[in-house]
Amino acid sequence: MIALRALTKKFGDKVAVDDLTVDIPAGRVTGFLGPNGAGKSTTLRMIVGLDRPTSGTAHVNGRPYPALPHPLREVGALLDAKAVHPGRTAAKHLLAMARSNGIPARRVDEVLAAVGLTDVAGKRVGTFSLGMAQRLGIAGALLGDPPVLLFDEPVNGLDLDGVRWIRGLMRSLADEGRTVLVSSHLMSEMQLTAHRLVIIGRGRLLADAPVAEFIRDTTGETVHVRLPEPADVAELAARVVAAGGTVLRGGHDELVVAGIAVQRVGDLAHEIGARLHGLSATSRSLEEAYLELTENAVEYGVAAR
Ligand SMILES: Nc1ncnc2c1ncn2[C@@H]1O[C@H](COP(=O)(O)OP(=O)(O)OP(=O)(O)O)[C@@H](O)[C@H]1O
Repeated sequence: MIALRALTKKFGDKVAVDDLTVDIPAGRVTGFLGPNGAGKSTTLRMIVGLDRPTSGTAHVNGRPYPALPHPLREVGALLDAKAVHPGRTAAKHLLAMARSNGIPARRVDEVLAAVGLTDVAGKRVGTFSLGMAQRLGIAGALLGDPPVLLFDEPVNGLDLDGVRWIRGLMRSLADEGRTVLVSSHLMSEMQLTAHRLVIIGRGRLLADAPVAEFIRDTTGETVHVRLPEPADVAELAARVVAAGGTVLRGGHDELVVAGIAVQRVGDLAHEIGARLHGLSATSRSLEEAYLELTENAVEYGVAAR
């Protein structure tokens, strides 16, 4: 399990991670989502001791990373797949990692097989495609058989087979009871891979929920009603709430509601004798809900118009 408490990282005036408090549980794949520049990589780097928090703590199994006696046996991480000596072979690279952490050499062959790189074990890493480098990075993360695994954008550069393989691997690692934290900026990918979502924007926590709960609470049909009489807007809003719906937005001459069918809203309007100038239903996809949640937090987003 990973525990972040008021975790904060500043680079000069720039607040990259802002007072982040969240628990990443064992036995689950947690999708760590956020737009570019949200602070995902910085958070992962603090968890594995590559960046020092400005304040707050990041604990792995109850201890900060620098206090772990055999770090690779406790946390495996794929952070930057290309951060490998290009002149070394895949096997030599893993062997060096194993030696420095007291891990038996036979683990090298095991993890190479697990990621499908046995045939290229003797090839120089500099000749690897991005997809092969990702697999090698994953082999490195698995080397110490750790209970906690971090993956920063692991599907980068992988073809569809590779992406499917990653999804299966993440799930099976979590099924074995491990803590699996996977970062991505794609909701569509996390919807397929993760059990839980932690969403950040501009370094701040925006959502922390099981995927199914997030979908239930943020997607579905919304009903837009236009009424010329403000008194009718208020009356209809009260009727909608009484009927179990939720008022998302109320204005002078419009109402946006959720959790209630469009036909029912029409009937309620009829019951109070309201004149309608418009009644329509739209459904919001998970991707739209995610974009809406993070739109105010996009750092390099293109301004609309
Ligand atoms: N070493 C650094 N020095 C200065 N600013 C940094 C440094 N590392 C990250 N930042 C800034 O901190 C913010 C968060 O960056 P980070 O890489 O953690 O975001 P991210 O969510 O991983 O984004 P991406 O999806 O683009 O990788 C960004 O504004 C980035 O420019």
